[in-house]
Amino acid sequence: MTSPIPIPTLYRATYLHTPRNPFTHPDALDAQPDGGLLVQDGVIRAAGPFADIRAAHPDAPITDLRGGLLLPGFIDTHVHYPQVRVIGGLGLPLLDWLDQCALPEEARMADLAYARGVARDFIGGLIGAGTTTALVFGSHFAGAMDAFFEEATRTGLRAVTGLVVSDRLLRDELHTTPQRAYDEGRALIERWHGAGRTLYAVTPRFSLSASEGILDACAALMRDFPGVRFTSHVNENTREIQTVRDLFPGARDYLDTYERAGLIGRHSVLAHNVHPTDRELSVMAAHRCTAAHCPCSNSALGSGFFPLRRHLDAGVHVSLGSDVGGGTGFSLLKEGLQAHFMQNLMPGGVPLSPAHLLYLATLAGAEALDLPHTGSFEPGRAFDAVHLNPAPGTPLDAVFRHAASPERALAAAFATGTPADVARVWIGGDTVLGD
Ligand SMILES: O=c1[nH]c(=O)c2nc[nH]c2[nH]1
Ligand SMILES: [Zn+2]
Repeated sequence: MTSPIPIPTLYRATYLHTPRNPFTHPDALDAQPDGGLLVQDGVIRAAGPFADIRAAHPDAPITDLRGGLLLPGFIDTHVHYPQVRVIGGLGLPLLDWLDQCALPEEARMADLAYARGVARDFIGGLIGAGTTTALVFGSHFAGAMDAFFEEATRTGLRAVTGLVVSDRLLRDELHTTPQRAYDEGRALIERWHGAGRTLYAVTPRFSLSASEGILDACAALMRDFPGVRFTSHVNENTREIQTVRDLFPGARDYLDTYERAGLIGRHSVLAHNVHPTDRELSVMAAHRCTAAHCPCSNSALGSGFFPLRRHLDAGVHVSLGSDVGGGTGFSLLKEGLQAHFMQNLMPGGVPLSPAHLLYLATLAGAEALDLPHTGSFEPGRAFDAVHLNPAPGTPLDAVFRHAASPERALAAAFATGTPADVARVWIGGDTVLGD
């Protein structure tokens, strides 16, 4: 028996997306004031002016989303699952914040019932902010990772994540051994990598808390399971960098601690990179690895100004991360605004247009994670989308109703949009928030 052909839906909306990279293509933004997206079986089959799509598909049922803005779902490339309940520990630099805020909470993830509750809070926060794909920094506990993957599967989130491993300088409960890191990582990969919408990311916390032995165990997983992703932190805070230098006297720099282990490549995403050397930037570019820029976290922890210009000049790919809980919330609209502010304020900063912000929050993440079926509304991609539809009477609603162009409305969405404006979210055509 053949299965019935799914009925397509035609979404009518003001939509914007960046099918190209605006840092290299001046006309990267595609804005449709009255657009149509034909979606069948979770995949975009046609996109363009509503009248054209309607003429070609006169019988498709219409879902009318006019009045707000329809954007590709946001892609958060750095966000910590165990930290959702400690957002807001303001006023401390990185290493003190880890000691006093993050790590005590991360130790609680040993309790599976607690971890399940955190997984629900965390994924609810992501989807509520319009995020449809995330590279998630996991927990140090394998049971908590199973709980996360189960919740991601239940909700339909696209998640790339893995067990966080460390064997020094955190606290005893969070330490493991190279052999256990390998064995637990392998079991999780076999259960979850490529299962539904989940992929695995090998995740040493940072070189400060990782011996060469544990980095080698990570590299063994990468070798044994091609296609898994790699993520960690790099060059976030000057005290952290000095400590890494002391711990790895033979390494050329921070990046080299990962590079020597064979962990840097196309599928590597390194968070922060606020204080890189020129050598590190050129190695990152040569390997086509990504820097995940986390502007709210960099501001809250006082880590510094992200040298976007130097990354672009060196040819390093850059995406965006909320870095909850060092960051201040899940909204990539807020991260885009903070990136804009910081580039405005720093000498030699890059002026960021609404197109740049949208790209950083969407397609840049798809490129970082090598997920070419996500990140824009081009036909052939999954219908992962967020409908921003502010409540009547709010300032954003007023701007939307009077905006001179979709691009101006987009700028206002970054300037003042919050999760309260997220009316509906789809992943692979499935509604995961709203109705
Ligand atoms: O912003 C950060 N958050 C963390 O949890 C962390 N761990 C190591 N380095 C880190 N940086
Ligand atoms: Zn982080």
